[in-house]
Amino acid sequence: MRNKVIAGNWKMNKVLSEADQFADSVTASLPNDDNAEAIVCAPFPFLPSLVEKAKGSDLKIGAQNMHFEESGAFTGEVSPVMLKDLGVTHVVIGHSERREHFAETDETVNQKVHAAFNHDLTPIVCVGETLEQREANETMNHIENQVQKGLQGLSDEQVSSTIIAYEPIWAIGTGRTASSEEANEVCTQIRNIVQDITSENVAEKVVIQYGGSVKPANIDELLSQSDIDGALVGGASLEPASFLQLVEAGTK
Ligand SMILES: O=C[C@H](O)COP(=O)(O)O
Repeated sequence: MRNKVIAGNWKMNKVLSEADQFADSVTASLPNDDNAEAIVCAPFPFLPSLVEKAKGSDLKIGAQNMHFEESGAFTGEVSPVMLKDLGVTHVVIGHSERREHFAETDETVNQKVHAAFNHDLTPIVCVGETLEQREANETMNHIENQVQKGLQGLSDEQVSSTIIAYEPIWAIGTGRTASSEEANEVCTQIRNIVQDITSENVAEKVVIQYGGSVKPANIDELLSQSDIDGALVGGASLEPASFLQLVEAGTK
């Protein structure tokens, strides 16, 4: 059975003192359950402090992006070497907001995924369709393209350790969640694509999250679906009580 993986994506929110308070509160109350994993993906300035505060607890700390090069003349960027050195374990790659506002492509996503594995970081690779694509019945083709290109050139072992987050863009921050059946249909398709490019064994292992207006009120139904193994959560991951309820749902 696959673990349930609940990852908070704080996006560009909080200041350091608020991040620290969150960590103090959450690390003290996380459910002690090996089947549910809790990750917080925070802005870069908070990472050293969060890693320190999470030590000795089950909370893992992730970044929301990184460059694919190890170092060099890339003003304003952060490298996988820097993240690994801090003790970060996960990194979100190819979030739709980065694809939209920062010109990320399937090619740069693929470079970043390789860089993550080269530095022993677990990538959370985001895929998802726009409303226009869904209405034009292009969802499955689009997702297939993103998954194939994003995972290109990885070994089977690397694919099985990748976390794939299906986030329909029209459901992000809108309060409009995909129905659990709609979400599961695409997650099943993602697992089938993984099977096509690797093997049934790898497809059975890969963790597929749903993201888009997930909250305590709807997570149980989403996690009860056959191919949804967790959630990538924005707004509802910002408050300790809400984040803890989401992680608790992963233990059921
Ligand atoms: O990465 C998280 C997603 O963009 C979902 O954000 P949201 O939960 O605020 O809709």
